[in-house]
Formats: sequence, structure tokens, C-alpha cells
Amino acid sequence: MPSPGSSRTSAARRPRRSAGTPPSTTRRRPAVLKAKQRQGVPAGTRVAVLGAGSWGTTFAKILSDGGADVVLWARRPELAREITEGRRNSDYLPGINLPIGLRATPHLDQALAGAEQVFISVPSQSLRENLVLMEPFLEPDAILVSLMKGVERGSGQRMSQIIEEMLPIDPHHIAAISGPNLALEIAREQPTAAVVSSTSLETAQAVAILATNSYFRSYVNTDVIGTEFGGVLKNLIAVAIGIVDGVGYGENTKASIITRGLVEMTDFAVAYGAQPETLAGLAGLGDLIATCQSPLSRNNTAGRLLGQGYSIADVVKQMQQTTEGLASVGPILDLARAKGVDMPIVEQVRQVLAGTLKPRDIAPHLTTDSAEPQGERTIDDGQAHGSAALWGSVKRTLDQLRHGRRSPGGN
Ligand SMILES: NC(=O)c1ccc[n+]([C@@H]2O[C@H](COP(=O)([O-])OP(=O)(O)OC[C@H]3O[C@@H](n4cnc5c(N)ncnc54)[C@H](O)[C@@H]3O)[C@@H](O)[C@H]2O)c1
Ligand SMILES: O=P(O)(O)OC[C@H](O)CO
Repeated sequence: MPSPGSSRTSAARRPRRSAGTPPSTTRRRPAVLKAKQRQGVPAGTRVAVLGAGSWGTTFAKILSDGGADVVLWARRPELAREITEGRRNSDYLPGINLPIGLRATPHLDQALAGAEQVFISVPSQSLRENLVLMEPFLEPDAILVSLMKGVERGSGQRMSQIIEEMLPIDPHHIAAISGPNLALEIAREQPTAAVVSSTSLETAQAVAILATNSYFRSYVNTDVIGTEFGGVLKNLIAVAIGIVDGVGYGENTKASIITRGLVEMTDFAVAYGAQPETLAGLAGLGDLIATCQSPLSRNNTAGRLLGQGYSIADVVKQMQQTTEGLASVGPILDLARAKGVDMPIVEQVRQVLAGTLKPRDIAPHLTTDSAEPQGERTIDDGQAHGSAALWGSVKRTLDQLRHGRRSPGGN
């Protein structure tokens, strides 16, 4: 008699996995596809992913493994060929086998022809110029989805705002995806959650259905401001964490910065109209934890190099991939000033980048100039639910990450 929870297949007959090999998902994949078909989503919905860097390629894999017919746009013809013929993107995702059905092309018109949903993953500072190139080839009712986590220098605009400004598109057809989504972990099919946000719940749901498979689960919300700013702001806190890591400070300093950083993120986003709950979810706290903890994070890595004493010019030279946080510091502080939001951690990151603050001096934000003891304000007083609510948010986020379970009142 098998014990409760044991499978009928004996462990001895099960094929053995070598250490480090991700569990096979092929057995579970058909169930996800069948569930999607029951929801009326035909397998093979045509989608385009623009940008064949680490996140664009990983997202193309997510969608392809979820049953969509994906064409990935790569600027370099040789990369498009490597992806289509070799099923590899060795520069950005070493060791990852890409799905058989995934095609790549260097031609934007071919990537966009017939695409019902278009996922964009280029560096934020290049979005505007890429939208100009895309516009002639977009299908009239296509949904546009930003996978990016930056704001534009100069305008301070979020990616969905730039899409809305540049294209003759129904704003309800724009979405953004964010969450604790380190590309390489997901490309290795490690279970992960994200949130799809659109002012139209219907659009968010249509995108989430395609962006769900056996290892990737998409939740939905309608708070685009909170979702996009969560992804931008956690990068800045991750740079701060990298800096103190590089200096050699330990866990207390990092936990203090993460906790105070979440308050800064929430204050800022709420001042721009976000819902505070969003910052306590996958796109805020969830992403903050992942990015601040992982050596895979480029923002964290850039910070660590700064903390080790490299100049900003050296760091930029060393970073081979998009490091959005470095470009976002200035615009975010401008936006914060415009709303009177205090962001001491982000301000200190700016000073370290400018060379006016030594990395080892980044901690004094934990004290103040005043000798008076201050109350610990965890979230904006106007929204205050106290520390119990914050702890509840932490538990909800961890729960979502561990079990993919929807929590009451969650996303
Ligand atoms: N990598 C991740 O884990 C991850 C996860 C979630 C979100 N993101 C976000 O996705 C976006 C893209 O990041 P990434 O990790 O894929 O970066 P990346 O550096 O790995 O890839 C960027 C891609 O854009 C291309 N590119 C560069 N300049 C371009 C231009 N002017 N026009 C068109 N294409 C250009 C590059 O050739 C490359 O293919 C960023 O906003 C990032 O914050 C990344
Ligand atoms: O590598 P980073 O620092 O750009 O972070 C990647 C993702 O945004 C993590 O969610």
C-alpha cells in the first residue's frame, strides 16, 4: 500500500536527475494547455516578442511553452538564426534550450504580421524610437505589453505612457508585466509568479492567459501605475543593496535598507496615484526581495561594483546588459521632488553615482540629523494599516511565490 502522497511509480524505477538539472515540465504541460483551451484560448495564438536579450528571449519561451505561436524579433540576423536553428541564445541565456516552435527574425514586419499581442523588451531609453519603427506593421487591434522596468530620461514617463503617447492605440489595449522575474531562473523553468496590469481587466486577463504555463503564473490587476513604478523603484533599492554589499556591510544593513526602501517606494508610487497594496505585492515587495537578494540582478551587481570602489564609468563599461536603475535615478528623484516625496536612500544612490558620497557612508540615512527619536512610519500615514498589514503583505507575497496561491484581497 503506498503511503499518502507517494506515487505509484517506485523511486527506484524513476529516472534520476543530475544535480542542477531542472525538473522536466513536459509531463505537466498538456494539462496547462487543456485548461487554456477550456477557457477558450486556442493554442497557437500568434504573438510577437520584440527584443531578444535575456528577458525578451525568456518571455518568448514562457509564451511558447504556454502554447502561443511566438515570433521573436532580434536586431542581429546572426542571433535570429542561432535562436531559430540552434534553439539557443548563448550570449544572454547560456545553457538554455529554447522551445522547438519558437522562431526569431531580424525583420520587424515579419515579427509583427498577424500578432494579436506584442510584448516589448528593449532598453527603456530606446522604447520611443522602436515604437516609431513598429507602428507601420502593428495589427489594428493588437494588445501592447511592456516587459520593461525603467522610466524615460528627460520626460520621466513610464513605458505604458510612452506607448499611449506614441501610438494611435486604445489605452485599454496596453498592459505591463512585472514581478520577481530574474530571467535566467525562469528560463531554467523555476516556478515563478508575475502580475499583468492593464486599466482594462479584460486585457490583463487575455495577456495573463497566454503568459501562464507549468512554471510561470500570471496574476492580474488594474493598477498600472503601481505595477510599473514597483519595477522601476526596486532597481534603485537593489543598487543601494549592491553598494553596501560591495562595501562589506552585512545583513542588518541590507534588511534596514530593504525595509526603509519599501517605504520610499510606496510613498513615491502612492503620490503618483498607485494603490499601496500593489507595492506590497509581486510587483513591489516580491521584486524587491528577488532583486536585492540575487547576484543574477544587474542592478545589484552594478551597485556591488560601485561599493567595491569602481567608478561609475568602469561599472557602465563592465555591465554587458541593460541596467535600468542607473538611468532611472535622476528622473525618479525629479518626480519625487515634484510631489514633495522624501527618498533618502535613492538620493544617496545618486550621490554615490555622482562620486560625491563614499559608498561606505551610504548608511547614515538610517539615522537622522535630529537627535530626537522618531517614530517608525512603515507606510504612508494616509493609508496606514500598521505593521500587521505590512507583515500580512510579506506573508501573502511569500505565499504567492511558494505556492502560486491567490490570497484573499491579493492581486
Ligand atoms: N533580465 C531580466 O531578468 C529582466 C526581468 C524583468 C524585466 N526586465 C526588463 O526588461 C527590459 C530588457 O532587459 P533585458 O534583461 O532583456 O536586457 P538585455 O540587455 O539582456 O537585452 C536588451 C535587448 O535589447 C536590444 N537593444 C539594445 N538597444 C536597443 C535599441 N536601441 N533598440 C532595440 N533593441 C535594442 C539588445 O540587443 C538586447 O537584445 C529592461 O527594462 C529590464 O528591466 C529584465
Ligand atoms: O537584473 P535586474 O536587476 O535588471 O533585475 C531583473 C528583474 O527585474 C528582476 O525581477
